[in-house]
Amino acid sequence: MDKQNSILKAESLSIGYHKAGRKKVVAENLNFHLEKGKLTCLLGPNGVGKSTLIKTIMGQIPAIQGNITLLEKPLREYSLHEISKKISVVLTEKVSTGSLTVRQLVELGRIPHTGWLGQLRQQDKEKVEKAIEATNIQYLSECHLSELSDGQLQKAMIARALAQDGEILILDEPTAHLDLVNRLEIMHLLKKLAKKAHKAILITTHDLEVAIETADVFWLMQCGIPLVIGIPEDLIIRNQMNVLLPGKGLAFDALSGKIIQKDQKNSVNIEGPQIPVIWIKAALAKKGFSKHLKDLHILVTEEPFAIQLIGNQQTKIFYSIESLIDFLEGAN
Ligand SMILES: Nc1ncnc2c1ncn2[C@@H]1O[C@H](COP(=O)(O)OP(=O)(O)OP(=O)(O)O)[C@@H](O)[C@H]1O
Repeated sequence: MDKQNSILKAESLSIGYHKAGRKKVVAENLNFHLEKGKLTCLLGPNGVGKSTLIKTIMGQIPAIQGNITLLEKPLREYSLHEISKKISVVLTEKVSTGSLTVRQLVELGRIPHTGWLGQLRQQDKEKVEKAIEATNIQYLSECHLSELSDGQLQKAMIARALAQDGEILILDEPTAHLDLVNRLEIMHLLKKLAKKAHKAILITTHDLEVAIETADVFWLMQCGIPLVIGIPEDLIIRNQMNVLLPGKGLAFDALSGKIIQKDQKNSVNIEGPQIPVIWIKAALAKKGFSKHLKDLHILVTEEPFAIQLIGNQQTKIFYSIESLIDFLEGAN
């Protein structure tokens, strides 16, 4: 942790709701720092409390216990208006103002600085232009929001948050509803903004694979345990990604970076070049063969590509994974 870049800090934080005079604690004893220049991904199962944590950081709901400090000052001493100058937020709800142009949406980001009826000053206009530029949506600036694809709209929402010019950007599931290319593009954009604009960016996501590829820091949230915090690669080699998957018959496979069924952990003996070995294992696991092939040995060669299935009595050769699978299905 780089203390110089730490902008928001929580100690022994309990979060939750007050209802009819009673406390509902969603998560407790949370300790974390949010750092400028880094893309931090908060991951955890549905209902574990990610949105509740975000609402608490935004000052929308009070902490049940413990402290949050923003720029060394307790969060509770800030007004919501002051917080909105420091923390910009993009939530998952779709904007209902489809008649606005992209530029008008981005200009709304300046409201904490100008007020609802406030005229944009030159410096506000410059921030709006910079935000549009940083998100590469100049070509969309005069389009109406109703004309945008989900990926373009998400970029416009990020531009609005950037124009708000807070030091912290929080996005709730920014890649939900997007295809793989757009998910990667949005995450790489956020990573670039964290670094170039020196923002502390915190996102919630269920998109583990894309998050592994792009995040600087993971916060893994699971019921009843402290937040697990670290760079994704450290958490993977320490086997800590599995805190996301307790007792569901699922496990994180460090070799492929994917979640697999525990009983599909490959015991099949496959030798050969790394890439075909990984994908033959994946195909066998998907078909549920892994357990039944303990007595077999598979040897893979390249150029020409061939899979040799070496049994006790005989060896068979296949020239595609599909033909190997077809044979095994027929033999079962
Ligand atoms: N306004 C509220 N009042 C009382 N309880 C709430 C309120 N909002 C959410 N909860 C409860 O708090 C718990 C955590 O919900 P939260 O929405 O923070 O989870 P989450 O991790 O964001 O889930 P998801 O991944 O599905 O978005 C849940 O049990 C939920 O029912």
